[in-house]
Amino acid sequence: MAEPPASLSGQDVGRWKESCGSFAYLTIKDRIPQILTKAIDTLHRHKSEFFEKHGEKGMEAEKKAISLLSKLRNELQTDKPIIPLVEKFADTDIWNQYLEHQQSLVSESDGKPRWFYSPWLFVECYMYRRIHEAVIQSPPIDDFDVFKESKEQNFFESQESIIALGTHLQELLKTIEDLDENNLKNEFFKLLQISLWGNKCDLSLSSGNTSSQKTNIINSLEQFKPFILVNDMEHLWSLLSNRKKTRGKGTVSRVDIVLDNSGFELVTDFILADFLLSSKLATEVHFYGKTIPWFVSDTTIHDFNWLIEQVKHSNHKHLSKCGVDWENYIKMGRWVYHDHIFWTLPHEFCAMSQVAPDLYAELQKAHLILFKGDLNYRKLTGDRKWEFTIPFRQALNGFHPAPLCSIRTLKAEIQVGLQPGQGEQLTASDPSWLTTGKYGVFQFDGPL
Ligand SMILES: O=P(O)(O)OC[C@H]1O[C@](O)(CO)[C@@H](O)[C@@H]1O
Ligand SMILES: [Mn+2]
Repeated sequence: MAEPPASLSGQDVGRWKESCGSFAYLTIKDRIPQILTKAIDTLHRHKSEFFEKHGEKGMEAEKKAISLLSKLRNELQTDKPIIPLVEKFADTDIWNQYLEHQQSLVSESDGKPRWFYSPWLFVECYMYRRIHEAVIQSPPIDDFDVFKESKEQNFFESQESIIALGTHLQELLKTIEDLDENNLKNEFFKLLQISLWGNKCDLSLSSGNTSSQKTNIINSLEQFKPFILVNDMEHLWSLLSNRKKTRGKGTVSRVDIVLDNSGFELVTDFILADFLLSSKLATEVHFYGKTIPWFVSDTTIHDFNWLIEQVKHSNHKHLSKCGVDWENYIKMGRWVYHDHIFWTLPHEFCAMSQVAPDLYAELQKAHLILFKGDLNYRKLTGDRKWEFTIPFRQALNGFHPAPLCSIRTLKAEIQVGLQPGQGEQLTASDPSWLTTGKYGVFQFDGPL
């Protein structure tokens, strides 16, 4: 097979306007420094809390973390070489090996890997890993999540929509046993679309500023339909409904969800996961989250548990019923949470079978894997400059643990599997279609 194309990078010019910097460039130049500044500010604001908890040591730790983050911001803004990680952690060696690999790709005259010249996926992941390094180097505040507040705020600000979703689910569950095939399929499609548009609410695109869901999303689904550029929902239905019909008693149907953002998006994923069990389209759902705070709003085990607790203690009866059910699913092992350091490494997913064979083997147990969000799409496709019409399977570059589907709103200058001319038409009618989160895809890759 021909070599895959080059990686997106901060040195690229815009895909649609050659005089402009690419989205990758603008992210490194503007968005990432803003996220760092916000993280510094958050540490500042928690100063007295650190003091109350840890006394003088807490104050010193806050100063240390802030100085490490300021140094990081300076390295980035002056395009300094990317330096190895120093603090020993579970993934430090793999990171440093990856860095050496990047170094080997840089030609002699260019010197070392640098922020604006190396692959965007690598430097952006590296930035979040360095934020984590700054925090773990600063005990006793080494378990502080600088993004926790924003994630919680997103949840609280989306309350009305969350209540609407909880109510919708509970009403649906009352009659779910009596629904005919067609109605069940319609409901499945609705909840898939809710989970898709839930992905608009990430906090990395908005530089850590609030990005919540204020309106009832269920009423907007028809209006959003034209913005689904690749719609493979039928494939998901066929796969799961055929399996439901043909599987024997006591046989498992397992759907794995590689999670993205906490807050509103996570609620939409839970609603979908609940429906999968209640409709018997699946018998188990496995979730994958991040081991460290990541791309501002990504879900950690703490966020996962926190959100279920919040929902359970809601004053709204339908919502609290959701929380009780979700906790029970976990207790019964029908919902299973996994984490793995691979998800917070910079590698594209086609490297998973080599870098994390245990994770690859785990995913192979699924009958369907749903990959939520934009960053997962970038890693599925290697964050490379593919032509818009290249088949999704080709861009996956051999990654195929099980049938899979990307559920993603577009927030990076990469999209594959379009019809001839579709990308060009979009560029003409809506030049920023690739990066605003207004468009979405359900992109499926079936059995080999
Ligand atoms: O939460 P998501 O959907 O993965 O989106 C995170 C996105 O943030 C950005 O990095 C912008 O910083 C996107 O390009 C990126 O993929
Ligand atoms: Mn995210």
